[in-house]
Amino acid sequence: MILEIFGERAQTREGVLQVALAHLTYQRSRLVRSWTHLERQRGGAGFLGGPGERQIEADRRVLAGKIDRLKAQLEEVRRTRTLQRAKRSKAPQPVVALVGYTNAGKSTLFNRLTGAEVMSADLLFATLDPTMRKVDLPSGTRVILSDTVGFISDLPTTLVAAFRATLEEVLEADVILHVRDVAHEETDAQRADVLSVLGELGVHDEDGRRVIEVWNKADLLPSADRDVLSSTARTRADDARGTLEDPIPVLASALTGEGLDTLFAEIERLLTAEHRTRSVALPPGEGAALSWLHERTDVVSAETTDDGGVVVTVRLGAKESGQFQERFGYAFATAEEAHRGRKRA
Ligand SMILES: Nc1nc2c(ncn2[C@@H]2O[C@H](COP(=O)(O)OP(=O)(O)OP(=O)(O)O)[C@@H](O)[C@H]2O)c(=O)[nH]1
Ligand SMILES: [Mg+2]
Repeated sequence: MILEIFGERAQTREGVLQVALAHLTYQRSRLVRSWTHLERQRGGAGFLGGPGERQIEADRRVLAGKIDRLKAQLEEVRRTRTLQRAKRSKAPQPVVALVGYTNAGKSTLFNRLTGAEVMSADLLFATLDPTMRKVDLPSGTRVILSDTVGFISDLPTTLVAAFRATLEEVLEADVILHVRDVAHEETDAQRADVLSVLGELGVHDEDGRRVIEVWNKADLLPSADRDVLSSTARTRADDARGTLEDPIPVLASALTGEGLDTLFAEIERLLTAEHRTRSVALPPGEGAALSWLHERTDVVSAETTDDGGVVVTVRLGAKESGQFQERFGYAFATAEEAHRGRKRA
């Protein structure tokens, strides 16, 4: 049933291929089961030769061939996408990714924040492929906002891989907006599911990404509940560390627009105040870039490389990182990547 929903709504080539692959893998698992069943009926006499078994064996080979071809196609699509992402990651803007349980209101919020018209509807998996747009925060900071596929509980194993592929954007986000339907009776269980899927995707707190929980659909809450949540959010926002486990809560409604000013302000605060340790490899003669870094960031180390360049490690916010990249054209990376880049250059 879930596969069928996916089949109907998949829009990109990758989405379509993934659905096809999941279907075939499922069929193959059923074949194996029916084969085992036949074996058992025949008292376990394991000789091949009955017409039924030969047929199953032939089916299995056809399926295996199809699966291999699909995998190769998927690999190709992914390679292209990785290339596209590599190009895009040169875009200097910080990335803000929306994640959350299916139907929580991610696309509605995305549309409201961007003025775009991504399909939002009261159905499961309205969104299947990530969508990205540039957005200027009221303060003028430009970010890239990414809408993503909704999570569900008990995701079939075959689909975990499909989800992972479509959610790779989340791994690169500077800020994650975890959108929750707080008017849903299972909102806490949904939150737990989302956190566990994020964990499976490799999104961990140590990476320095910052997390805001958007307590969405506030307009649906009875006013007493709403008052409680509103004051909880306000008190907690000041002390929250902004991690997955201890996110910054913002009570909002994507439908009425309530709370969105606060949301913008919190995003801005995280982008400016949160500092990550990043490195950049500069070739010889980039004195201006180097002094820019000294003036505006906290320089942790600067190591000269064999070719006379320098690998600078600094602590800085996503905003400064974007400004630097825009101005000088060099991208920040992990220290290891920066050193490797210098050697190859
Ligand atoms: N009352 C109310 N309804 C909302 C709010 N936000 C979203 N909705 C409704 O919730 C439904 C789901 O919204 P979507 O934005 O499609 O949800 P989504 O998280 O993108 O869902 P998937 O793409 O399936 O993961 C739609 O009917 C929206 O109109 C809100 O703040 N208040
Ligand atoms: Mg959506």
